Formats: sequence, C-alpha cells, structure tokens
Amino acid sequence: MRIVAFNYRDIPNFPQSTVHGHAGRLVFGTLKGRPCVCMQGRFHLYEGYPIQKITMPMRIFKLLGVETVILTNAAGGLNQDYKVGDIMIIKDHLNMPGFAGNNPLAGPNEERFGVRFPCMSDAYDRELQQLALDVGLELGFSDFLREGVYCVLGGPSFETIAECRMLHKLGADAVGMSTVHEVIVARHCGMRVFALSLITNKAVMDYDSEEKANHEEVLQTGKQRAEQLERLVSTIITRLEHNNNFA
Ligand SMILES: O=P(O)(O)O[C@H]1O[C@H](CO)[C@@H](O)[C@H]1O
Ligand SMILES: Nc1nc2[nH]cnc2c(=O)[nH]1
Repeated sequence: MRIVAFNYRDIPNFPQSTVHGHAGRLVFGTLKGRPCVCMQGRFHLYEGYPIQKITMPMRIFKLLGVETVILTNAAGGLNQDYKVGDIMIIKDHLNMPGFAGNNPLAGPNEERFGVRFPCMSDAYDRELQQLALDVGLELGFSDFLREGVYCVLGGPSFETIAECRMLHKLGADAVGMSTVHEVIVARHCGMRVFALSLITNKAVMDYDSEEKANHEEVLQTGKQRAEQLERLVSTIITRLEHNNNFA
C-alpha cells in the first residue's frame, strides 16, 4: 500500500499537535482499496486552540471531497456496566462547552459549507451504527462492543467524583475532551459521521475508590486494543464499499 504523509508543521496554517501520543501527521492512502485521509493526532480546546481551529481539518476534508468521517477517541467510562477496553459506538452526545456558548459554528455562518442552524438529532449516522454492530458481531467483538452517549468537556483536568456522578445522571455513558466539535462541523457541511470511543479507564464515581484517572492508562489501553480497533474500522470501510452506501 502506498501512502503519502505530511507533517502538520509542513502544512500552512494547520494547527500543531501538542499532546503526547498524537503524532501530528496527515496520511493519505488507501484502506481496502478505498481512498482515505487519516489524521494522526487531533486538536483539543485544552491545547489553547480556538474551537474553529480545532475543527478546521473537517472543512479541509470536505473541500478534498471526503464524504464519510470516522472519528475515534479515548474516553472514561461513566456507565457502570462498562469495562476498560470496551468499544462504545457513539449514538449521541452532550456538548458541555456548547452549553456555555463555545460552539465551532458560532460567528458568521459560512453558507458555502452549510445552514445557520444545523440539525444535530441525526448527527451519528444510524446505518453506520448498525453496520458497526453487524461487523463487531462477525469479528467476535460483541462482548466488548457497546452503544452509548459521549459527553465532551474542555479538559485538560480529569473530572472530579461529583462531576462524574452528575454527567452519569445527565445520561452520559462516557466522557472525553474531543470529537463533538468535529462532529458538529462535519455534519454542518453534510458529511456522514460515525464515531466510537475506546473506554480507556473507568471514571471514578466513589469517594472510597483509590483509582485515579491518568493519561498513561489512556495510552496503554489504546495500545492494547489498537489491533481490534483497526480491524473494526477497516472492515466497516470495506462494507461501505460493498453496500454501495459510501455516501
Ligand atoms: O479524545 P482523545 O484525543 O482521543 O483523547 C482523550 O484522552 C486524552 C486524555 O487522556 C484527551 O485528549 C482526551 O480527549
Ligand atoms: N475527560 C476525560 N477524558 C478522558 N479521556 C480518556 N479518559 C478520560 C476521562 O476519564 N475523562
């Protein structure tokens, strides 16, 4: 397979990755015969970037002709049934920075990308969610494949126990610091979205617990599940081709 990779620092006006574990490269190639562009490292509010800069790659992808976006993230599990290593298909989100007015679409609307008031009740493509469940079943991943609601916070501090309890009561199954902003911009310009979270750690919900969230555990769980995640995503992409529903 031939790939062409660009370091973010060599792309004019592109933000730079500052997070340990995010390589900072844009990789073009084919996955099972399908042309793809892949971000090795994304951007976050906690890095100090304006939310429009974080989501700029989505608009670049739209202009490049991308039609389907697959987003992955590491997240803390709030749902008490979840285990570390579970893969959660995101069916919906809670946008906490958005509640506080920090939405990537704030400011003048770019009509060439989409409408002023985009709908978000269909943000996560239901056909792609079903496809992921089917593929997961075939691959024997059902024991660790879940569906749930992802909540984004600004970070970089992990949550307090009271915050975790509150987010769980509000309906969140997993919590993280990314993805939602990109989803909003991708949907605004009409790209199809599929997203999943790897549950890298259990959110601490109990004052008696000795556990502490930490980035090393996040990276370690990511490495442990990397191979299965890759198989899941690449098989989904193959099926998009077969179903002829590569929107
Ligand atoms: O959402 P991604 O970037 O996958 O990673 C998650 O894990 C990091 C914290 O360990 C934060 O960046 C958080 O957002
Ligand atoms: N906010 C948040 N982000 C994460 N990313 C990976 N784990 C977590 C977590 O527990 N909380």
